[in-house]
Amino acid sequence: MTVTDATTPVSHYERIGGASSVKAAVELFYEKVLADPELAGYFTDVDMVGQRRHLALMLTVVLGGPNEYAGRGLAEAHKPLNIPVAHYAKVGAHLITTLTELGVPADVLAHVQAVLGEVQDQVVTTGNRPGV
Ligand code: HEM
Repeated sequence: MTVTDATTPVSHYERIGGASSVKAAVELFYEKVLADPELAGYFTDVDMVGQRRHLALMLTVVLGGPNEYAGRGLAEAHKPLNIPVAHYAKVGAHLITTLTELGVPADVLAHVQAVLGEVQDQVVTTGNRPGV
């Protein structure tokens, strides 16, 4: 044990098993999203290989892992899609279900849930659809 080991808190990213765990989570997450008839249509013309890579890198940052994300900002990527809050909630629920199924600890889940709340405004578009 070094001084660094003793004083540096272990990130959520390391605790859940690092890159391979994040990759597994992203695979399972998009399986759920693409199997959801309300959400699948958003991804019809999307390159899912690049999409999985981007989300994995972003989830890595959210979990306190190394920051290698070089994609677009959340608002830039999502505002043109006119995503209503109901669809945002469904995507968030698929992510939390995925992480729960993979055995991610409750405090990490709570952190991800909090981040989902914080970034909602960057992803969701309100006021431009009746009833949304
Ligand atoms: C906190 C929630 C979300 C996160 C962290 C997230 C993350 C990402 C990331 C990292 C990208 C790639 C950006 C790029 O290519 O530069 C992306 C693109 C995309 N996201 Fe999300 N996303 C979220 C919510 C949603 C929701 C709710 C939907 C749909 C209901 C959605 C649909 C899409 C689609 C269709 C693209 C591809 C856009 C394109 O290629 O033009 N995302 N998202």
